[in-house]
Amino acid sequence: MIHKDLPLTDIHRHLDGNIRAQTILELGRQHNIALPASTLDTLRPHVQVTSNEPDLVSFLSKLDWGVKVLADLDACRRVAYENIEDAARNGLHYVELRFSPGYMAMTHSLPVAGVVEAVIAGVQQGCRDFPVQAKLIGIMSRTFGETACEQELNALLAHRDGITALDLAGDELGFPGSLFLNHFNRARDAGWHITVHAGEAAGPESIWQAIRELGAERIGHGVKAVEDRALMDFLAEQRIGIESCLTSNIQTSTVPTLARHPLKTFLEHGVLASLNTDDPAVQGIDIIHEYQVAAPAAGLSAAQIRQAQINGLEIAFLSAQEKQALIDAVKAA
Ligand SMILES: O=c1[nH]cnc2c1ncn2[C@@H]1O[C@H](CO)[C@@H](O)[C@H]1O
Ligand SMILES: [Zn+2]
Repeated sequence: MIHKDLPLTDIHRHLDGNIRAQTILELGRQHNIALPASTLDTLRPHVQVTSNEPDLVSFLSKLDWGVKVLADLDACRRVAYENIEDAARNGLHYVELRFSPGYMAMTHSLPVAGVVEAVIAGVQQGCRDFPVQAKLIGIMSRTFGETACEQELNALLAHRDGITALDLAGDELGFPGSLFLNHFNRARDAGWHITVHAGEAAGPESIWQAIRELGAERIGHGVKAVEDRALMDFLAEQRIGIESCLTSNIQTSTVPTLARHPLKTFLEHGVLASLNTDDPAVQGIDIIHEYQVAAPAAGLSAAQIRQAQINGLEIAFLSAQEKQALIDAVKAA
């Protein structure tokens, strides 16, 4: 259940993994892009997970049609705007949207910095039109290698004031964090926060690496931390946040069943773990489902779900004043 007296946040949500199937259809028509199907029902299996995928990389291919229809910067602005509309419709008070500008730019060779600018503009317009606050996290898609990530980073840095944090996502096994030391040094020099997808496909050493070498203050997924007692202690003591995405971890076969998901163990251990979606349109879920269906199925008690909701705001990339303002606004509503 969602506690209505507390702000509801989603701090791990890929904007480019959350493009409406209807929008894919419309953009495909508008730009004469041949899609694998021409109706919403027949398109759905191509753009949405219908049964669990064997591994992370197979899951990630489900995001591809969403970015293939981004034929111009206006399309990028549109999907960013719709993400804010959807977040508000889901009752979120605050959302951190992350996106990979190089991945969005790739199919139609869009200018990468132009994509960053368009996404910022779409989100800003959305926040004027709908009652939700948002911040943006730039992603480097590790799947395309160090040089492509450097170009993504350059494009993000060209609009550094519109970006709050840097993340690394994609194929964790094929492209370990050790390839990206320079990238993260530059991000920290820019004054950005750091969060890294780690311990999803790879083991606990990937989480240690993200914290010690990349400067991660939060970890995306971090599922494999549960295998390393010293790491669990370290996460709790250092207040390093975990962005859990329950359904995503089942669909990527990272965890076999919700009942065996480590989120409950994280919370019992005092780790600041939170509930989030990941790629809601691709997964066919929303934040309400994660609180009302997935979290109880993962064995969380009502008190633990409440704690996860509190943690989401606690570890958000917001100042103490901004967090308090959100708490006050929810209380006053
Ligand atoms: O669950 C995930 N784990 C790792 N990478 C992901 C996940 N979901 C999406 N992306 C990656 O994020 C970028 C788009 O924002 C793409 O690189 C996509 O593959
Ligand atoms: Zn993710």
